[in-house]
Amino acid sequence: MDHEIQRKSGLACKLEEIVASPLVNGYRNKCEFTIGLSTEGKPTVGFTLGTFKAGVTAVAEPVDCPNVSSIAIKYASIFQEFLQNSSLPVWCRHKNTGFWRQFTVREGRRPRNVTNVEYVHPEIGEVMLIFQVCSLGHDNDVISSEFEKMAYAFSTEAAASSPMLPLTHLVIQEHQGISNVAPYDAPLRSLLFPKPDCGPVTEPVSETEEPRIHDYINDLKFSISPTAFFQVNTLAAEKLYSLAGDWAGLDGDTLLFDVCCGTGTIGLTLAHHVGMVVGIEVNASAVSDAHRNAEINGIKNCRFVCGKAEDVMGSLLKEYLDVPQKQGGSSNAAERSDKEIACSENNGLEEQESGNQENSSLNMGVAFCRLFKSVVAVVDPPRSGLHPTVIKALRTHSGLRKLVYISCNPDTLTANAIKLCSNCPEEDKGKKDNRGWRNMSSACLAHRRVKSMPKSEPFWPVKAMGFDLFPHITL
Ligand SMILES: C[S@@+](CC[C@H](N)C(=O)[O-])C[C@H]1O[C@@H](n2cnc3c(N)ncnc32)[C@H](O)[C@@H]1O
Repeated sequence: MDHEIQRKSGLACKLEEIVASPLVNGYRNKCEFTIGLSTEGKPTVGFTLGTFKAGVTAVAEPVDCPNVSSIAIKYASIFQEFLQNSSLPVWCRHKNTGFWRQFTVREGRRPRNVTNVEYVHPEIGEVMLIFQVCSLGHDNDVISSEFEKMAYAFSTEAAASSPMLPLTHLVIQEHQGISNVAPYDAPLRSLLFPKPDCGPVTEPVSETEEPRIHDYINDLKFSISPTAFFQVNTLAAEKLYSLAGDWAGLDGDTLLFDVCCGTGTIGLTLAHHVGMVVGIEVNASAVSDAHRNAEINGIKNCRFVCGKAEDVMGSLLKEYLDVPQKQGGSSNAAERSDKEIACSENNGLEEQESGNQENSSLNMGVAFCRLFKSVVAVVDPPRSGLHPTVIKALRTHSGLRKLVYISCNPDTLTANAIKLCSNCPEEDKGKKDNRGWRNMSSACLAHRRVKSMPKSEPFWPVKAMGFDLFPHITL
């Protein structure tokens, strides 16, 4: 009944107030700058002035970008000055040639209440600079000499800046593809550089030291490797994760699936509220960060699986939920109330464990199924949304009663929510005309595709909320 009323008012569920970002300016802990030529043909580090599709490749400096941190702006400017005298060319998107492609600044905060006033932003303790380059066709000796000069330039400029700029790692990412989006496993290597805060420039950072920075969420320490995803607005993310936990209705009898878990942030911040967390993530570096993060925070009830959610979700649900039934036991979860979906808008099985551990975690699956009275999934997919196979697995497994969907893309959220919540197979009967699908919105397509969903109880949308994780940005 309520559902009908909500439909008539145009909303599928209650829409709660938008949560503001604690920081509105300079909140980004990660900025990816494009490297290219300005409209005057000058090597520039900044943002493209339009889309490549529209034929625009000119890059402008990050002026009047209130979301970008002042540390990132300073480093972009240091790098731009270096590039203007570099003997290696900047990347040309028309010809797909050049050397310097992209520049990423990642910042990590100090623990709460620990600041160092000598630094430009006392709360920022670590900075990693990542240089995406394409070395194809360039002389190795020239490259080595440029890297050496560049490391020296960054180190001296960081030390000379007043107050000083933190500098923790310089990382080179080799990428030869056409777009600047490099695969997760694109080769990385650290550059030696003299540490700016060690006085005279003599002490290089060790080449064997793994490049990673650290940040804090709810007083947990997170170790982040160069390509791992970490929410760019740390303070807003902290609020988001707490809310996700509240909405998920967790307790010690809950088994929590953290789908698309990145470095384990959501599962680890909620681990003390649940019996066990199972995180799933495709980026192997992020999964090893998640293991490390569990360890450094002394959290023992988490398992992280490296794989595409579409490849592993179904088998993990079976592993944890089906075993007792096969053995004649009954799942309390199946006797629970209607399935629920709560939406927050923000914007083969490979286990990274030894064989023995894998066996023991399989056994744990058996043991835990009997203990867990509820099974909840928090999904936080990339902009493309959840793969249809994941939706099918979530929807068709009757043991999973509650879902919290965190999305950074309203279009794919809508399409996924339709598939998760719709009773469409009957409604769509008789509509055989598939012409014009190219012009359909993702929501219309989702309506059509629900037809292919095996018969299953749909989720029920309960409430939604907007989170301002990206102030100053319009979609
Ligand atoms: C929006 S991020 C969320 C990460 C994490 N929940 C957080 O808040 O830090 C999406 C994550 O999904 C991962 N991912 C992308 N495609 C995936 C897939 N097919 N299966 C599993 N993880 C995937 C990405 O590597 C990224 O870490």
